[in-house]
Amino acid sequence: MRQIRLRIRYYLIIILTILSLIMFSTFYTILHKTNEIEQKSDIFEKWPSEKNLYHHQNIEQQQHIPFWQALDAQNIYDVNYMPTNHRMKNKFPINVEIIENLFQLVDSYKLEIITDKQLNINEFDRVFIKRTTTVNNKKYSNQKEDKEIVFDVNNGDDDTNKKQQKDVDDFQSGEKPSKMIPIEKVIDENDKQQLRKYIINMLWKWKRKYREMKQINLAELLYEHIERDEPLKLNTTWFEYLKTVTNLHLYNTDSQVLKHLLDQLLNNDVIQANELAQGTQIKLVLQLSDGIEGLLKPYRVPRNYQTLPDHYYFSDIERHHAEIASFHLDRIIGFNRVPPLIGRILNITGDLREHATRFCSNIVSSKCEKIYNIVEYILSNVVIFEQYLPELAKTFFISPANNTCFRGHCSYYCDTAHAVCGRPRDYLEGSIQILLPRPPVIEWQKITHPYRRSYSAVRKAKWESNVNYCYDKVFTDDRYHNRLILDMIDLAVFDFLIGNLDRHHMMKISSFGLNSALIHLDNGRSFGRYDHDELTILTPIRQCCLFRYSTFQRLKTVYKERLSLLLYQSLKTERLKTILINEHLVAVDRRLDILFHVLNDCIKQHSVVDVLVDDGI
Ligand SMILES: Nc1ncnc2c1ncn2[C@@H]1O[C@H](COP(=O)(O)OP(=O)(O)OP(=O)(O)O)[C@@H](O)[C@H]1O
Ligand SMILES: [Mn+2]
Repeated sequence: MRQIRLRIRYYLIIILTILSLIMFSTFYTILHKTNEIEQKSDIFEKWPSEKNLYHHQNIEQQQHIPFWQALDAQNIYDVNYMPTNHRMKNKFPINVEIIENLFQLVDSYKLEIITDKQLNINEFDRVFIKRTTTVNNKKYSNQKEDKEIVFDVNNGDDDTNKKQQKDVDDFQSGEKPSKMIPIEKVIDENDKQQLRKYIINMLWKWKRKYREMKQINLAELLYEHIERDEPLKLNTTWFEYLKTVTNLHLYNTDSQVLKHLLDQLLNNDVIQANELAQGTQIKLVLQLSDGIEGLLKPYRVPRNYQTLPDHYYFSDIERHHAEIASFHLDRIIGFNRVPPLIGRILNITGDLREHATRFCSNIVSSKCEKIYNIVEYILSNVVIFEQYLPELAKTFFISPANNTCFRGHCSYYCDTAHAVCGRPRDYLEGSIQILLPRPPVIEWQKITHPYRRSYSAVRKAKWESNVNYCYDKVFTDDRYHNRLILDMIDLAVFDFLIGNLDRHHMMKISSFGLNSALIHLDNGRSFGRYDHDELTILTPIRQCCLFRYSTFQRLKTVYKERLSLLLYQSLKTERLKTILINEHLVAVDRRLDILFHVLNDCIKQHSVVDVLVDDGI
């Protein structure tokens, strides 16, 4: 008897310990998740010089609909009546003449003059090397300032040191490691000029090196792997598409291959629906027939929903229509760096619920379900198990309005109050993007964006207060002495046009080697405001004043043909209606004008040849 009592006590102690561990981890998780809710700061302060350019500060605030109300909107195109603010349209001192003069000025510089330009390499190297020295990790690992150097290399004034170190590793995974000693002396105008010439010179060298390089495509890289594991896939549209995914772009505009791929994303049956464990908001990986894998971002808010004034970019809800519009814009501009995607109407029950992943078999075993529930509860409360793949099937329910809903598992908006629901019943819109091959078969590189926002409501990022940030942190870092610097500028162009503040990382396929274009993944938080142009997105352009020549030419072409019109016509080919409301289309034109103004300022400050770089891309 005593022994039994002792045993009970023993078990009780074990159970209590487990319970307190669970409670502790739950508490820790809650704290961890809420630390972004901090006081508002002046993070969105404008540059003083822009005050004249922007008069819309005093424009009446639009009526903003809370997103939870937007989630409940029955009409998927309209939250409610949202007044169009006609007053702001003509408020911008955009000067068509300035833009036309800029075009003429650039035209007057014959491309031959630029390409024939010979820079005295030795002279720049000498000046440059005096100021900055490339050191290897080992040599400096024992020095006191080592920590600081790591900090500088990463450019991340954000997040924790641990995360920064991880990002440094991410960056270095595909390229040789390098570190720069921070410049101690205050940089003056002459230094800046030298540094600029040095960078331009490096980009010319880069061009010479890569001019003749043959493009590599994913089909080549994956052929052996697929032939060995899934030979049937070699005869699919998917494999044909992989032949067109090269180190330079993700698709060929107007090609039959792209058309077939988009058709398949639009029409193929769903075989399995799974949650993607990465990312902060709900997204599903759909296995479609013919071996296609697509990433589904579901409808969340109506087309005229605007990011709430009190919501930071990191709490903004992702929008499927923003993903769709971004792809079309990418195609029109000719970057071809957004993985192809379409908008599609799905049946929540038939396409998703019936194909959702289950841990326990369909012959419902109550024991299995019970064990699963306990395991799921424990895992979902332990932070280190972020990669744990949850069971989607269990999160479906029928709402009081009789619509089918699912909530999934993620850190933002994955609860019953913010569930994804049919509008009405089983009708669900979503964007489906081709899922590109991922590790371990294909290696990706995740680079912390040097102009990443602070992701805190109280802290500012370094680039916001340091006008020389580009010279200090980008120009002096040899990892940017190649196409990456101009790719980053291209990305700023793209993000400014779509209004995306959430570009925390830059992604590229490192299996392609160094001459690999950035891939513009994750545009769900763009097109959040049409009554506001976020000038800080242009900071890399304003501070670095470098611009890819071919991008300039492309933008000039779309400007002449009117970008909003091209976008409108392109979006009309989508199955879903009214992807962008007019206000967004107007905003895109306005932003292109502003971009040309900023470029004009750069060229005025430097010169055409010191700003526009023809790196052969
Ligand atoms: N089309 C794609 N092909 C391959 N991988 C993809 C694709 N789309 C997304 N991914 C992978 O999934 C991750 C998460 O996707 P995404 O960035 O769209 O989600 P998110 O919730 O916005 O993430 P975050 O909160 O980190 O911004 C990406 O970082 C990338 O690794
Ligand atoms: Mn994101």
